[in-house]
Amino acid sequence: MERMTDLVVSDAAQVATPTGSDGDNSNSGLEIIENGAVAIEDGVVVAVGPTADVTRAHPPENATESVDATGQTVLPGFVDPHTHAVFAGDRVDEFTAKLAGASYQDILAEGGGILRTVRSTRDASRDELVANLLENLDTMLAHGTTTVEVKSGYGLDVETELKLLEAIDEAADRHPIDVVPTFMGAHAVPKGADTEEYVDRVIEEQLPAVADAGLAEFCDVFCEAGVFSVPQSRRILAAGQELGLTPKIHAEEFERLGGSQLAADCGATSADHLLQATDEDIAALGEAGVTPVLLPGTAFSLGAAYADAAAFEAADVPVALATDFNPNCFSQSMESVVELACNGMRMTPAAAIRGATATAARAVDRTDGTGTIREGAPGDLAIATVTNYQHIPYNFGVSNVRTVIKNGTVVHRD
Ligand SMILES: N=CN[C@@H](CCC(=O)O)C(=O)O
Ligand SMILES: [Zn+2]
Repeated sequence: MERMTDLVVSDAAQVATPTGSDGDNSNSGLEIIENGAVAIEDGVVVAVGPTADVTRAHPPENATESVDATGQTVLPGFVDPHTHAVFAGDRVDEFTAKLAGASYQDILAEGGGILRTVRSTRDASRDELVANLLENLDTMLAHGTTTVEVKSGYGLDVETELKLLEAIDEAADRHPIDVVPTFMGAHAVPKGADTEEYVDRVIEEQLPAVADAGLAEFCDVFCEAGVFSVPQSRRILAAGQELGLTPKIHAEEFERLGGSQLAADCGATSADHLLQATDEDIAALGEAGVTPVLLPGTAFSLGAAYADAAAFEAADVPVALATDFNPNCFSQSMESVVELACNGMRMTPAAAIRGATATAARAVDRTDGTGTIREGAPGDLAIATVTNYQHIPYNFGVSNVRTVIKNGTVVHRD
């Protein structure tokens, strides 16, 4: 019997979706359906397959809305599992200084970098932060992102960390993108503070206030030489866990400190950056089921060597990809990340798209099919004006996504 469908996308040159079931950690690629279609009801995918089959059960003319995707490729909406997208101020001059030879750590040690964004963020009103974040979410959506993780961490005191998490909460309510909130009071040591004393403040003041407000799902730490040591990071993540916040960690970015092993020990959902990760680190993450998140935009912006994606592939540990959008890595686009993953880290287009969708969903504990197009998954789609998914990284530097669907509703159209 014909049913009334909310949305039918039909006649796509390709529907490309990661294979595998919930929790599947396999390194397999994408399933490609030529001349494909997707039907969505009540926000959820109810059919995916060849257009002839899907439209027989779900005729587009009977649907509330239909999208003719002739000549286009349908992907799951991108999942961006690592951003610092809520802040105030501008650091474009640091971009130019870095091109002239200044290092990220030198700028931070002189009170710039994160600490400079902390000053402007403390001065900003909550409304200003909400407006900034909504603008960034709009740009992400236009490039196909339908789920994003956003960290606090430019407050470094109770009042401002709560202001940031409230801003994330309000922006999430007002925007179609699903926003996953992370508390990151341990993003830097405030100027003039003693690190151990600051760790105590994160644990005794910030974490209880954040948990009380119920505004964060994850707790993240910048485990790095000159920032938070492994024992300090361990204390913070354990305290967060006690309060119901799941650990994430910035690990092995500039120096190999042991953040990967810590992530494995504490059952973190993800370990991110990993530019200096060794085979031992990769094995520890794989064995513990921690999802590695690679951030090629950060290496690109820093002029640093990329993470060794081939070593993760060789160890059969699938990687997620993220923008790391922040004032030091200023791109909101997961399309760009897929391009950099291929052209910079030499990942295949299939592995990069899987990393930006299904594996990225694992990096934020989304196990409801987010990042895939299959029956029962959220109806989140990014439709690109290319006839083959491989054209997305091949045709780098341009935006290929034209239509974005969130929970079965068209929320962006170019
Ligand atoms: N490394 C720490 N945090 C960010 C940078 C934040 C900033 O520079 O403002 C990152 O993940 O790259
Ligand atoms: Zn980060």
